[in-house]
Amino acid sequence: MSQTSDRQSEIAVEQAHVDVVYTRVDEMRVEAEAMRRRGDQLAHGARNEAIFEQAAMLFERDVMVRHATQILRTLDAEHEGLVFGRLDDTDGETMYVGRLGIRDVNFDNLVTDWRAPAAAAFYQATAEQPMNVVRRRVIRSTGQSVVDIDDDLLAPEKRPDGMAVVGEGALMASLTRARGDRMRDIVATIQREQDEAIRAPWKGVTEITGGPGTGKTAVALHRVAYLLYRDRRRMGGAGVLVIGPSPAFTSYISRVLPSMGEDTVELRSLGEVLDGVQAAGVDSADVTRVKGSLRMRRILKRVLREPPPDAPTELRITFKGEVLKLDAQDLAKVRRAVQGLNRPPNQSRVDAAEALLEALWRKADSYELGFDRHELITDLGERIDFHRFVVVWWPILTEQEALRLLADRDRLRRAAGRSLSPAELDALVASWADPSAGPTVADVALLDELRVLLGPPPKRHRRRIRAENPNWSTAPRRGEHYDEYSHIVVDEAQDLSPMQWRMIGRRGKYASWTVVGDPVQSSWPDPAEAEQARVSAVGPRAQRRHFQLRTNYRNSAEIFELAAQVVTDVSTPDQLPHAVRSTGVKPSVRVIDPTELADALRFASRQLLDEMDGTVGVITSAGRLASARSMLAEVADDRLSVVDGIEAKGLEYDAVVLVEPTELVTESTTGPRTLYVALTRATQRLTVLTSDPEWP
Ligand SMILES: Nc1ncnc2c1ncn2[C@@H]1O[C@H](COP(=O)(O)OP(=O)(O)OP(=O)(O)O)[C@@H](O)[C@H]1O
Repeated sequence: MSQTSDRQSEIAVEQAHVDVVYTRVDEMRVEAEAMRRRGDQLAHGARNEAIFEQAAMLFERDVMVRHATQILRTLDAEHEGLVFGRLDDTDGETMYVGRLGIRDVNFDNLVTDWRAPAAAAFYQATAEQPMNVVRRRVIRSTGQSVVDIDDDLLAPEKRPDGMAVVGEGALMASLTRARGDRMRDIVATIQREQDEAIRAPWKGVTEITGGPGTGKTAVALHRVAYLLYRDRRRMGGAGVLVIGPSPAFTSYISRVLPSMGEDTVELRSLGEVLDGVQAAGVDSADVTRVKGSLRMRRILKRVLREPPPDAPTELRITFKGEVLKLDAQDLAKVRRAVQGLNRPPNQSRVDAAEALLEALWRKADSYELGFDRHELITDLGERIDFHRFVVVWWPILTEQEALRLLADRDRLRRAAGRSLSPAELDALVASWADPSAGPTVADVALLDELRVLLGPPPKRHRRRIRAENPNWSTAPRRGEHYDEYSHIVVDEAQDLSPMQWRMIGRRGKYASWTVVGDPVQSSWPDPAEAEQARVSAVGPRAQRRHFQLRTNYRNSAEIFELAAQVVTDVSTPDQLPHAVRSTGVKPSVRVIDPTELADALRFASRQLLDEMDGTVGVITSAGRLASARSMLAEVADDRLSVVDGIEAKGLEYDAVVLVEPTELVTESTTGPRTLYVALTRATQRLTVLTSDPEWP
């Protein structure tokens, strides 16, 4: 038989099984809907009111409705391409693998969930270690229709007569397909080295490293789906948090987990980790570096020890016709004494009031006026003028208000001592000069540190805080339970500053971790300091396991060859992955006159949009981003995005236009690493526009 007719008849075989599965799914949907209706009737039927009083009944109703709703939701989410794999083993048995486990009415398996132990062979069997598998088949569908199949023959010597083997390889077919604006799941083509990381035990810290495009993000997300499936009670209870570098990144990966039926996982970018704050703006590399360093911890602590800017320097109050006075020195002494109690300032106002009253009593006593201590303290403590004084002298601060204190150069200099150079001081103050600008991503870790240093404000102050921060209620919220996630995934972990590790560490006191990154792509200049912060964030004694991914599935070999050249001095050979796919098209490096950049950029972008089906990314230095955007304003196309080298982290496009690559190196504090990130974003085509005739 020819390959084509083989393929058609094998597609027909698989379609027949897929039809049986969808018929069963329809039955399950009808059953689940009936179950939900029964549950609802239990809740609303007037006749059942009396029975319904019983707690057991209530419980049963809740379980019924929740269970039915969950089944329906999962069936809807997993509808497309539900069955994607088939294994034929040496005993002649067949197993179908899919997004869900489905059994027929006799409880026989129609499809095995990809996360079940039995399905592991689908990903782990190789020609060297076939694990009893003769043929592995990937089934590609659109809706409920099988459109293609791809086979791997793993044990040719065991192939029975008549077993067809068709296709050119599902992985290659998947890698060459045009990308959309969102990442897709890879359940059908997970590779063995990836599968090992996905199925690693949940405990402790699982570290996944690998070069660009090795599937680290994809693996981390599939690992979350796997852990939730295997141990939903442990993982789902307190929740799973996935942290990525930017909102563009979290939006890019946002469909992967829901497409696997998991819609309870929180995705947050680094600027959104703190409840009530949504920051996306970034500081210059120099400022980011200072704000992220551990020096800031001490500086923030010391800033809070100083009196607030408009704190009165004298307390004057009359008692029985006598004026009692605490001068600046007395007040400083009282402040130090309260701080000596080591309670967070927002929780110490009562201590401050008591210490002031005590100081006033001592003053009166030293004048030998013969007052009664109890009477003096009670009387003054109830006086409105005393309360007014306390409110301004010891204000309850939000973390935003506390951060604003740092914009005062003198205050910051006093708090910093010698830990900041004059240039660093100026740069920090300038970054906070515009109070309406809102926090940057690096500020969020400082705000979180301040939140902890300040302590929670007393309840009655929270209403004021909410009124003054309208975003408070719209941003994602987790309430008080910061430290209760069951599992935290940190993506692009190589870029986290020590202060960001502290912020995330607070949320994972009892969590297990998946930490994903590539040191060669790092934009953080002090890896040793960050490593130390990371170890204390995840717990120094946590069990650790490490997986290194070595195959680059994103870039064509031609593109990666160029990218690898720029990091030869800052990487070791084993840190650079192997790109498996060749397109035969080399990157196009065009030397241009700077005055012609706008035309060259429009031309290159239009050309790639015309020639490619998928997405086109234009990547520039941060300094050139705004001008590149305006140059491209007339090339309106949904498939085109313009980002800088840092924003490009973790993203991917079918084609990339890289503008003035040397600017990405000079702008970055980590030299060529940001350029390496930019050069490794394209799957198919790369055009570089440079005014440097020597580049690369
Ligand atoms: N087994 C696979 N099957 C199909 N596609 C895959 C596979 N592994 C990775 N990919 C694809 O390769 C691309 C790169 O994956 P991913 O973004 O997870 O890599 P990464 O290691 O996180 O890259 P970077 O470090 O550059 O951010 C994605 O489009 C992903 O879907």
